[in-house]
Amino acid sequence: MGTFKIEGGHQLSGEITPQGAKNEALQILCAVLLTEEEVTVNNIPDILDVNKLISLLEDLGVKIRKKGKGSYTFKADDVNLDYLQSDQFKEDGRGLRGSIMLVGPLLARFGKGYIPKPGGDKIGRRRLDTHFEGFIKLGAKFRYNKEELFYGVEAKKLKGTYMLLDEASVTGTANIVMASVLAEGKTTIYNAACEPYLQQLCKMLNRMGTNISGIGSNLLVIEGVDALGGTEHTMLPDMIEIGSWIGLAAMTKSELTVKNVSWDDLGQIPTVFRKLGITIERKGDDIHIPAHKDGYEIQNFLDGSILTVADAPWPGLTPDLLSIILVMATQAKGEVLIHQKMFESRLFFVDKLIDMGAKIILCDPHRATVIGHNFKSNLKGTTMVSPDIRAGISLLIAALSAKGTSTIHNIEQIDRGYEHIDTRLRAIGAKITRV
Ligand SMILES: CC(=O)N[C@H]1[C@@H](OP(=O)(O)OP(=O)(O)OC[C@H]2O[C@@H](n3ccc(=O)[nH]c3=O)[C@H](O)[C@@H]2O)O[C@H](CO)[C@@H](O)[C@@H]1O
Ligand SMILES: C=C(OP(=O)(O)O)C(=O)O
Repeated sequence: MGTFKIEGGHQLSGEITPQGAKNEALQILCAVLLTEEEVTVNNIPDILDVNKLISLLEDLGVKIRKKGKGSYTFKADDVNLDYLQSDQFKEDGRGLRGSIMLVGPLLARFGKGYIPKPGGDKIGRRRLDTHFEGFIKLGAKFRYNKEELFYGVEAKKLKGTYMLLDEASVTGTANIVMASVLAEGKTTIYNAACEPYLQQLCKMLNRMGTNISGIGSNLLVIEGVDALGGTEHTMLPDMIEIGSWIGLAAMTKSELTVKNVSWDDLGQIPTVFRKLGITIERKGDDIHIPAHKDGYEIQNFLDGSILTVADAPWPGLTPDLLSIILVMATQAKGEVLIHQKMFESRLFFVDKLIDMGAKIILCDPHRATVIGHNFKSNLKGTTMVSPDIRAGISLLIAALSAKGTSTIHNIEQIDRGYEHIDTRLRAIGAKITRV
């Protein structure tokens, strides 16, 4: 179990270039299985989850060549399907959440897809019904081995159809889209998720030869084709990482510039931070956050009631930023209710923030009220364990702003989605070491 030691209370300054998007990368890398031709992918983040998926693809027989930093070619012209039944796959496949999206492309191209119950954050129930109900609608037979927690779908040929998803699942939609591109005829998916990750995936699939319309909406229409060709794809910057840098700048009263953020793909994110009182300046495609020397003040709703920040499927606010917004609110002037609607165990980390001196009431597993200190009282350094990726980065931000030294254990949770975070933080003046 890795550990960070952090000396808090230092102002940071400088420029940060965001990594490529983790959740997009997990979709795109699975999509390389849809063609026997070469696919080039750029701006791949060097993070644990993505590296695990690359190694799974390698074990599946995909030929992988590194071209440069974050740039790889993939050629899935000789896929080893026997690997899917191996004990090694049952072990490695559960190592990350994104591996679930291997199933759709494998089912579409080879008529069978298997996966052990995937890992990812322990942030509440993470059901897979949407994925498998979609595959079944396309004509696949489903089986589940309860002892081994091993899922399987098989079909000679998938057939396009209409489906109304039970929820707008991000990885579920990606999986079903990837299955339907090689299905016979037209597939219509209503209540589809439409995060930029999915928009990017659909654009890539169109470049590979399919015809998907409705990209960016919750109604996707996919015209299946017999075979897909190669392409080149470049990942968007990671919007969750961008939000994390904004939170860090505010909490440490630092002036930071986040480079090349792809503003038009950030949706509500800048608006929500502004409601929390953060000054966010657009400079070309960069975000500039000035040092908040006099703090930041949370706005109320128009009728004077307390602001609520809640997650929702895109174009609502992504749930992955709520922990970061929550930690930032602990030093704001004013109050906010954080409502994490999607996951039921993602707010328990507030106990640690309360230990550090933050004023938070955990109302129930989904809601926490934060009463900001307005920098009149510092958080105090402590020892903590990172429970999940976003709680981990939030505790790290708290530690960097706190008085004294903090220790964070289980930092693999942070490394899962943040590229060389300690090195990049040191480059802007943070006192952090990996021990
Ligand atoms: C690898 C990856 O891409 N992971 C992301 C993906 O996970 P993932 O695709 O696993 O998450 P889903 O979109 O399937 O669902 C997330 C949770 O929200 C609930 N739900 C979902 C849709 C809905 O309309 N109502 C609802 O309540 C689900 O029951 C589930 O508990 O999307 C999540 C939701 O943005 C993000 O937190 C994860 O970072
Ligand atoms: C929950 C997350 O990731 P995963 O779905 O991979 O667990 C996240 O990125 O915040």
